[in-house]
Amino acid sequence: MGGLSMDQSFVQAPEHRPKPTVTEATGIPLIDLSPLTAGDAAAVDALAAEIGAASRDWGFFVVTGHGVPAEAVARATAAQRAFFALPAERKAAVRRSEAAPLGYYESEHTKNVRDWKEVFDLVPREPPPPAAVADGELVFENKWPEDLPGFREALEEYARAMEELAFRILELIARSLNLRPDRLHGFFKDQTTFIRLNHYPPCPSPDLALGVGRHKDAGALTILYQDDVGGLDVRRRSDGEWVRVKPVPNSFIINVGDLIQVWSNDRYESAEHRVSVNSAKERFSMPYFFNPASYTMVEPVEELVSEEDPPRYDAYNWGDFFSTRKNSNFKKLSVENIQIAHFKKTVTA
Ligand SMILES: O=C(O)CCC(=O)C(=O)O
Ligand SMILES: [Fe+2]
Repeated sequence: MGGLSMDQSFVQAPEHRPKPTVTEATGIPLIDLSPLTAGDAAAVDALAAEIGAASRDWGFFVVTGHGVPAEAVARATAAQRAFFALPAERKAAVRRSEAAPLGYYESEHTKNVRDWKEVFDLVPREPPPPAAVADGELVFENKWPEDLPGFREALEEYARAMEELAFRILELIARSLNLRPDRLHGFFKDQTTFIRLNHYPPCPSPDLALGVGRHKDAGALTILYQDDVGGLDVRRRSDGEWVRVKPVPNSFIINVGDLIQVWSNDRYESAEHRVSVNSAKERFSMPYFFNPASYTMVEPVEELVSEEDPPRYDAYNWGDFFSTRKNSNFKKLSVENIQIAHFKKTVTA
């Protein structure tokens, strides 16, 4: 199934293997966004406060009443299933390469261990192609599979719905930090957002492998669709325990990424998460990674720093960070991959 066969490259170190039973998370905030449509100012303030608390305490929350049409989600997930059901050679025809990193891939590594999954990456907005490709320059052109009717249209429709939702959540996050509602919008003018289709085939050794190894999402926000199988685990901040995020119909999981952690000067924290697999059922998920322009210099926003609360990070370039991280996902390297902790200022007492 899915063409993966279990070997040593998938085996997690003993301390990172999932326990046979993972506790189902209770207390992950479930937030109804429908007050946004009604537009009542007090209700929107209350919503922002709720999102602020969730971003601070969990870095993860689930939204309902989000306004994304159920038909758009249904068309996108049907397209996803149709793609992964294609024969291996048709998927290989749109395989990603080091220079052209979009499309199909079945050998991603997280922290140097291979993930039990296959993926398809696409960008909602293709940057203009470079006039001449310099050595080492990446080409972000979508690779659409041939003869898969409706695939491209379904994903383009889904991408538009996700962008609308992403800006709404970004605005609520800005409000929750007492910033101007559109304070963070400018970073997304030439965004590097991408959508990933994930397929986790049944795994013969779910006790040894993971669908995605433990990690934090590097971008601003992740909006994740998951099917009803379950497998996403979050490390609970209160006690460090891994807990399973229960699938909720017609919802999306919102994941605060590293960029919001830095912009907020650690008021909010991106949560560590991973994907467990199982031997009986395949699982599908679809994250939308909302990422800023590659030229963005990432640092705590000036309204959130002061003499008493100085910036906790040195500025870093998003494009450089992201391509370094991507490179480490592409193959097994012998070094630790790049993390925002590397830009954390050392506090001198
Ligand atoms: O499949 C999932 O539920 C989450 C996947 C994920 O964390 C990722 O692709 O970054
Ligand atoms: Fe993730």
